[in-house]
Amino acid sequence: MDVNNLIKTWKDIYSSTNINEDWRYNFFKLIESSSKLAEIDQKNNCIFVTVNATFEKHIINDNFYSFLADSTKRKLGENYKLKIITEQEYEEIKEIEEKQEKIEIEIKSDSLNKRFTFDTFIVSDKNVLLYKAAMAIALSNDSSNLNWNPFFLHGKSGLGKTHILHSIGNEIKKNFPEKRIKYAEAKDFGDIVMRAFESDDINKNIQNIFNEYAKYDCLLIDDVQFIQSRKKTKEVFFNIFNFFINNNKQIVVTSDQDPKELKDFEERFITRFKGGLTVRIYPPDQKTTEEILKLKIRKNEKLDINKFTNESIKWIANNFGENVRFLEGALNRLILYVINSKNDEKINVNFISEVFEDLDIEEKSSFDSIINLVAKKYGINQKDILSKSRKKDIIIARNIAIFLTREILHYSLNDIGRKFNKDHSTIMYAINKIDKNLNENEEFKEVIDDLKLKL
Ligand SMILES: Nc1ncnc2c1ncn2[C@@H]1O[C@H](COP(=O)(O)OP(=O)(O)OP(=O)(O)O)[C@@H](O)[C@H]1O
Repeated sequence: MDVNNLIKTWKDIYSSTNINEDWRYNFFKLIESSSKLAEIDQKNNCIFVTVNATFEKHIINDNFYSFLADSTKRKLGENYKLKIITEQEYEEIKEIEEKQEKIEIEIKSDSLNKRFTFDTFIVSDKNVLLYKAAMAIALSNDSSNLNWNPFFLHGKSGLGKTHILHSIGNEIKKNFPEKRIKYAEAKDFGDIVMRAFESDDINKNIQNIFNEYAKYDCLLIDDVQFIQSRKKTKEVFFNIFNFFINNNKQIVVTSDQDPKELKDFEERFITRFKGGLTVRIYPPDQKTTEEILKLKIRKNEKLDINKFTNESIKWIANNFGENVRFLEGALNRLILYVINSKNDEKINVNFISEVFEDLDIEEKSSFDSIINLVAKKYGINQKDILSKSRKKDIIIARNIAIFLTREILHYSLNDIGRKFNKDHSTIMYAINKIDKNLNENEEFKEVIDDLKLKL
């Protein structure tokens, strides 16, 4: 419900109370100056009215609560409850709800990214074995058949380890829908363990984590190097890892280094990591990079592969090919220029070199332009979007900015987290929230479409 409707509903409620004539003047004065309807919670049949100060809350609750509660029931239905609290209390309630929702999202979701599949991975000659092994693991119904457990994949950043990990998960899901798969970034796993150790009942919560993971048939752990210096996390991980191996459940692990170079993992980890199949992922060669680039161009509705000259493809592959993430970043920047170019303009080397004339400035401006646009739209400060403020309108604007950063710039969840100074699950929560709103609210969808057009 938008702000105007909330204002109107609250006015309808307090105007139709059966309040005594002697009190009416003071009642209206107080209610109109201090209270506002913050939310109609249809799921829990409850409305939240907030006031700024605690004394206002007491005066209203002590003197007028029953009148307002009766009027609320008349207006919204017999089962509706009224809660009059301070704005700060309301924010605290929402924060707790948000945390609970985040845990539920994390537990329920397999976290697989459908975008990453084997058929969108271009295989260079040097990565053929890796690709075949990953595919064989995904197609095998029983991990003991292959004995490649764990499958340990290592290589430099941005070369496709995460892509392969999700591809394995998506392929298993396609062929064996009954299997339960879990993708987790090691760092996030570490955060969950840390929260359990900070809780009141450590043993119970650690056991819960173990039980939750033990339910899965296949576990995909990304960037394991991030937990090598986290003692408690490693202990919990060790138990889960052993459980998977001992029960012939497939586990796949990625890292930016070969197991033997992971110095902060004790020997017992290294021997276990190397107990299955260890494969390195290599950077794409020039030909593969060009193929990856062409695939990404074809998949992007704003780009037309026919407008690209061979030389421009080579130019981009040459300059950004050492890391596929750089290549994707380059394409994102290119899109900004292409949508502003003439329809029939060829994307040749001249065009391209102009686009990449001043790399750093351009990268900054595209993220900044999202923050700037959203701040303007919601009439708030750009600084607020990147702040820790829990004010409702700022949270909405921040969630939209996070969503647009993902949609427009295609940043990974971790990269967005770094930009907004938030953890991975908060970013996932924000994106889910906006996605849900987009599906449920046509008006909201128009607002987002309009913002996208302006970017
Ligand atoms: N061979 C490839 N074919 C198609 N896309 C690729 C290929 N290699 C990488 N990519 C794409 O590059 C991007 C970065 O890849 P990915 O996130 O899998 O890298 P990574 O090795 O896991 O990096 P990091 O260690 O930083 O997590 C992804 O969007 C992925 O789809």
